[in-house]
Amino acid sequence: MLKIFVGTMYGGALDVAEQVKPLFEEAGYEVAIFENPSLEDLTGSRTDLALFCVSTTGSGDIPGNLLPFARALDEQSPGLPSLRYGLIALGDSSYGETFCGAGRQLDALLEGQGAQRLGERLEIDAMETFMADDAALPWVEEWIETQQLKVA
Ligand SMILES: Cc1cc2nc3c(=O)[nH]c(=O)nc-3n(C[C@H](O)[C@H](O)[C@H](O)COP(=O)(O)O)c2cc1C
Repeated sequence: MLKIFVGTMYGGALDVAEQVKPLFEEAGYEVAIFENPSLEDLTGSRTDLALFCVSTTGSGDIPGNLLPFARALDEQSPGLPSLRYGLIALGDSSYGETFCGAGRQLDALLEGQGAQRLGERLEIDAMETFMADDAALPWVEEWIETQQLKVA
């Protein structure tokens, strides 16, 4: 099972999740998208691979729908040594230092639990990319290819 965890305010990150879903299905995965994720969604059943699609709000803050997940990760500290994941962060470089702050925070939390990020984090800048999908789709195609994520 490939699980996509979404953090969004206005739906852009959810749209990315929905657009990339078929690419993973073509690669042989059963895919679930979690719009209001809990930690249990990650740890309670088998997760072959996870993808986080996360925008930033406030000043580098995690969107409200993903806060319970992030807090539980921090407070319960479940340890995730077998988790492999990718991360797509949506942000806007006009916010300066807090650019993609939520994606970076989440990445650090996951790393702190021993999870292994496959490849680099994708950071999509709304100043440069009007439709986040335009950046996310080719990135996911390449991610699947270079990380050899296709399953038979
Ligand atoms: C009130 C507000 C605060 C924001 N703060 C940040 C920020 O601190 N850093 C950043 O990179 N982007 C920030 N953004 C930009 C959003 O992350 C960006 O537009 C993103 O594409 C929104 O995705 P969504 O539709 O999934 O919510 C902010 C946007 C708004 C409206």
